[in-house]
Amino acid sequence: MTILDKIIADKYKEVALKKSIIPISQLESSVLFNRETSSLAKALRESDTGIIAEFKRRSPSKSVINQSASVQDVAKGYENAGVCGMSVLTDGKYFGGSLDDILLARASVQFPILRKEFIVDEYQIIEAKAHGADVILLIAAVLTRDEIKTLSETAKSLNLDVLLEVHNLEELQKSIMPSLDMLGVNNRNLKTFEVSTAISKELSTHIPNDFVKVSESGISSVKAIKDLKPFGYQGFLIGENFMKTENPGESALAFIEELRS
Ligand SMILES: O=P(O)(O)OC[C@@H](O)[C@@H](O)c1c[nH]c2ccccc12
Repeated sequence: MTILDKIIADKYKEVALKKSIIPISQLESSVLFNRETSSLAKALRESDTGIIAEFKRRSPSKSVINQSASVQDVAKGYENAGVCGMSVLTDGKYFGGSLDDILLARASVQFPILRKEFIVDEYQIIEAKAHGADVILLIAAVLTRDEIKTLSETAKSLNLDVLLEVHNLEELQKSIMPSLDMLGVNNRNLKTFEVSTAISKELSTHIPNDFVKVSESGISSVKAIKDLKPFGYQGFLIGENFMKTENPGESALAFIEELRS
């Protein structure tokens, strides 16, 4: 059993439990559920940098990254740095996050917020919207084509953007459909934790141009971004490189200044 299998098995249990405690009707009646969302895909297309900065306290591959940073401070720091949007990990058991982190980020900033979660059920998409998210992540490695279709269509009907994540050609080919906005190539193999941006380069030519291309994980230098841009990437998801520092917002600002220079 890989770590990903364990996370997914736990996720099905967690969702079943949550469904029995908070009904969908309650989520749908929250104030944030009816707010107007903003598009990350659009922000990336219009940006000269394409940085999506992540809030991540810990991960199964790195254990503790940053236990002391406050999500509001980091969100404001990222906003001040000029990022296109923010990814917020909401898995508790493996990443130390929660839906409250999205609520707090939402109260602090205006830019698009991505709910970074292992989504296996449309309930989690409704939760995402009810807590102020604008974008959801779907991971091809853990979903069938039919599931990707149903979940992405649910998200689109709620005006949420969809980022579909792949790690190989097979996952990419099974996933292409019009209800996706962005295609993300995860440079980290979620089964082995190996990281290489070579996979983003390899898969880029197989991604149709109607999707915004995003390269995710293991990006720790401006050079890595400059190398990926010629392959058509317009979005770059960066977590640890900012979160491992004492002031993630300032680190993002310095990074973006270097990228623009
Ligand atoms: O911290 P990094 O290496 O910059 O990676 C960020 C992000 O891409 C990574 O956290 C991530 C990408 N896909 C995921 C799926 C689930 C959990 C986490 C992830």
